[in-house]
Amino acid sequence: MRKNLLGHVKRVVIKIGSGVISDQKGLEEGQIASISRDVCALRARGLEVVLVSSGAVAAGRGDLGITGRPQSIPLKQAAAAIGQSRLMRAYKEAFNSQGTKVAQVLLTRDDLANRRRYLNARNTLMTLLEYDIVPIINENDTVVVDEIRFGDNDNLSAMVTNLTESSLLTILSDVDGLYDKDPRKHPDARRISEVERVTEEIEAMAGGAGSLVGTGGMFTKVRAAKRAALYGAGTIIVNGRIPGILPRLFDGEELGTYFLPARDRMAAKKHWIAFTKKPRGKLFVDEGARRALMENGKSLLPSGIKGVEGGFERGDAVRLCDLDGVEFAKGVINYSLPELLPILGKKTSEIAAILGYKYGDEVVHRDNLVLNK
Ligand SMILES: Nc1ncnc2c1ncn2[C@@H]1O[C@H](COP(=O)(O)OP(=O)(O)O)[C@@H](O)[C@H]1O
Ligand SMILES: N[C@@H](CCC(=O)OP(=O)(O)O)C(=O)O
Repeated sequence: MRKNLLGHVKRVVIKIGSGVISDQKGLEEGQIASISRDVCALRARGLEVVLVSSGAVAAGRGDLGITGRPQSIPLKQAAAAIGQSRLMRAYKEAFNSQGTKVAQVLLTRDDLANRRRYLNARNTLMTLLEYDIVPIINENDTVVVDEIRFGDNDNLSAMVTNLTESSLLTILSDVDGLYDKDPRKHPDARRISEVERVTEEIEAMAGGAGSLVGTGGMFTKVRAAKRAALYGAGTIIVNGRIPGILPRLFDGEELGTYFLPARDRMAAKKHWIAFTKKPRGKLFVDEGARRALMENGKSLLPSGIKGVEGGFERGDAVRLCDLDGVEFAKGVINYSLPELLPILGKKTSEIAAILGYKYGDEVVHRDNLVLNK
């Protein structure tokens, strides 16, 4: 069954958790060497591999005299600044010794939230793959502030799966997959081999980080799997501390937890609107407009908009809410706030007369609209 599922995969994103390549003392270079051997074995079978690796903070914090989690953002950023080059050097040595070249790509959420920069990042990654180089991606921890953070690399890896149009996300962690409860706390916990759909019940099983080096725990992995599924990619969570696990996985062994792709896949652009682009404001629409969007597949016209909140430019993402403030969709807006205010509630035939121009009848076009389900 697994063999069939993985047989069609041409490009895979592999996310490596801090707990897989580091311990209390810092980076474990032996682990990095072992994973790079596995990755080279997959490449030798013709797979294209994109890596998302954590571990910068764990690799650098020792120099600051820290053994647990850094207690402030500046300390975490300083640890990442020290550790990122150490992390990359370890990967470079491990891959180069097997004749494979690597490249470092550091991203913030802002880099992907802007469509032009998103496409730039995509071009860079595609070029690296074309030249047979393994991209190694991490969040650019040293410059991020809260508004531009991915927050955790599980989330980042789901976005990279969409960005690189990969059909599989493989998350390497320090645990054998998703269990029905945290196996560190409950010795009787049972591994779940396959998840058809991430329901609330599945989300409730997943707890927080299990070690002092991990960040999001199982919860952020399950959420990443949910996002990847909507884009049409499957996700596998396996134990990256077991040498040789990746080739075994691709041989079809039923290891870890496999999350199936959703049947009604979202196009890459809609996925980007739903999960990567950050909304800048809200539109409050009447019941007729809400129904036209939700039930009849229509675009949003100015006549149904009753109120706005926040400041936004043309091309920003906004949340669409009903008159009770309940959000039901997200979309990319064609008019900036100053342009929208005078045409609120007006007919489309009046737009050009009021503004002196128009970008189109739609305030949010159907093609740039994602409904919450
Ligand atoms: N239901 C669960 N199944 C498996 N692991 C879980 C579960 N709930 C919480 N965890 C914890 O999640 C940890 C993995 O996440 P994390 O520590 O963030 O590692 P990583 O560095 O790989 O991202 C496991 O070590 C485990 O203790
Ligand atoms: N960017 C951070 C990793 C953040 C993170 O999500 O860590 P993890 O939960 O181990 O995947 C670092 O390199 O230390």
